[in-house]
Amino acid sequence: MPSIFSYQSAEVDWCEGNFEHSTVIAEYYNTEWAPRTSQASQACARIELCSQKLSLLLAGIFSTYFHMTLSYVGQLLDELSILWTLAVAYAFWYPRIYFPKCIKSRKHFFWLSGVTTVISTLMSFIKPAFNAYVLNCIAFHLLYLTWRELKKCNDKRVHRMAAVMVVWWVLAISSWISDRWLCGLWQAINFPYFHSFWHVLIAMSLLYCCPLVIYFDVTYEMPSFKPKLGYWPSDSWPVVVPYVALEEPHKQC
Ligand SMILES: CCCCCCCC/C=C\CCCCCCCC(=O)N[C@@H](CO)[C@H](O)/C=C/CCCCCCCCCCCCC
Ligand SMILES: [Ca+2]
Ligand SMILES: [Zn+2]
Repeated sequence: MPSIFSYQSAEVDWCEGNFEHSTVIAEYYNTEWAPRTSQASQACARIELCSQKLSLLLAGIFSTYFHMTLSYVGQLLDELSILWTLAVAYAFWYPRIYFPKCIKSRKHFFWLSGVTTVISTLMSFIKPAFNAYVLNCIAFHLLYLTWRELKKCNDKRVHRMAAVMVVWWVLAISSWISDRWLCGLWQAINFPYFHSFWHVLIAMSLLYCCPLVIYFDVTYEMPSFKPKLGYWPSDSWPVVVPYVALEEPHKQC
């Protein structure tokens, strides 16, 4: 019986051919691009930002290990690190106004997120190949929340950043699905690399998602600050890094 650590013991195998470019790396291009996800993270100035940065870093490392080995353990680590990254984001930044009625404080919501994530972690061993679909569905909830927030917001910069985030995400999820479902077609034309595109495109989407999450959080939790979305080095450059800046309104006296 093969060990859960052995090469190709995972339940899924992505479209890219295995061991075509190296004898130790199963999927060369997917392994190459997997760590890019971690680069979407932000400055580590507060405990919540540090934990998010750490969990994204782990997601990048485990994803690299998964594509390198295609092992069962690699697959589970990859999926569980995404689950816990999402859990950290929800626990810290889920707006209070959307809390279920029975939850009275952020501390209670923390517990709810923790218990739900522990149960989901245990359930994820049942059918690991199914987990990735469930994780992708969480993005639909993030889209719904974004839409609810945009309805209340008149700032054109926020609408623009959300639109760009959604475009990157649509491209990302299309690449992920086409690698999963249309592999025969991509192999026939000798271009089985759509999963590696997913890694880059989801990182781009997260790059726009992070400032937006902080923007909405500051609006709710630090009302004395006025958050402003911007692009480095300048709005008009073709290649930019989105950011959020906090301005404290001048006190009257
Ligand atoms: C201030 C910062 C707030 C940030 C909040 C964002 C929280 C992001 C949480 C997790 C993102 C991790 C996604 C990285 C995935 C990398 C690993 C990977 O690609 N694994 C694949 C196999 O290699 C696996 O098949 C993928 C499974 C599905 C993952 C689904 C992730 C959903 C992430 C949602 C991103 C939101 C972007 C905006 C959507 C509107
Ligand atoms: Ca493969
Ligand atoms: Zn991957």
